[in-house]
Amino acid sequence: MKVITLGPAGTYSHRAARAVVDGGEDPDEAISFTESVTDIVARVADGTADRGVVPIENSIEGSVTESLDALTNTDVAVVLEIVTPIRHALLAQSESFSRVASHAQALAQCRGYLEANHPEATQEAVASTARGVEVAREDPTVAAIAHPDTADGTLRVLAEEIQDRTSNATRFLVVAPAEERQRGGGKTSLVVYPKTNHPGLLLELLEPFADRDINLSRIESRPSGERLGDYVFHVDVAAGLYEDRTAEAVAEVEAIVGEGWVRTLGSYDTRHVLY
Ligand SMILES: O=C(O)C(=O)Cc1ccccc1
Repeated sequence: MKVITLGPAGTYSHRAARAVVDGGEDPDEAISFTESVTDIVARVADGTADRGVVPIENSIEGSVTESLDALTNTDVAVVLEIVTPIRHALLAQSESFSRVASHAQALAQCRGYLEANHPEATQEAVASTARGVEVAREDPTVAAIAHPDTADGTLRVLAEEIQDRTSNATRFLVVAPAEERQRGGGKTSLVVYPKTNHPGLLLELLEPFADRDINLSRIESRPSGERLGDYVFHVDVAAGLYEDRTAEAVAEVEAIVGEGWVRTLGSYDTRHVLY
């Protein structure tokens, strides 16, 4: 199984991706990297990889919007959700650094810590936490925020558990080719583009689920890119497509959107991974 995720090696996504590799396989052989989540989804869609692992949502910072948009624009399936706690460390060659480089989400998750402890340091968003580690390894004026295991002979852990809340969890989605879309699983994800707007539209789109006692676990709107105020909705429900009620609710939503579209990403289960 070829798995692609956010690199370079050592990212939180990489740690989540290890949970996807088959027991008999060497994770180092199976996992490859790219530095954009859009590219991860594209590589699964074009068959370069069998699975892609992308961060989708964090309990402190919210959505990884680039991942949501990639799922809107590319025809893939979601086959598993991985939920994992995130513990950030500050790593540098020494205490004397003037810049902190990390993934934008990691910088945001540690905003309070950085303001309180390193107010003079400038912040630089890079492609991933592990990219920040590579920058810090080359440049003594740079510190990185990343998993503490990315420390080595060059980089020291200066502080641990620096996220602003102790419960910092991230959801990752495992994407697969569209043909592998599943009906089994406890959750289902849809992307809905109504392409129209009138009073009560959102209510109408959600009623098919409420009417069947299906719990909505998440709704997120993203700009459609067509015009200001026009949205795509990412809807997650706590029910599988194998259940008649879910299939019926989705069919009803499809009928409501008329001119728009519904992308059914599929049903899947959740795996909690500690690392
Ligand atoms: O940059 C990484 O390590 C990622 O996998 C993205 C990310 C960043 C911060 C928290 C969770 C995931």
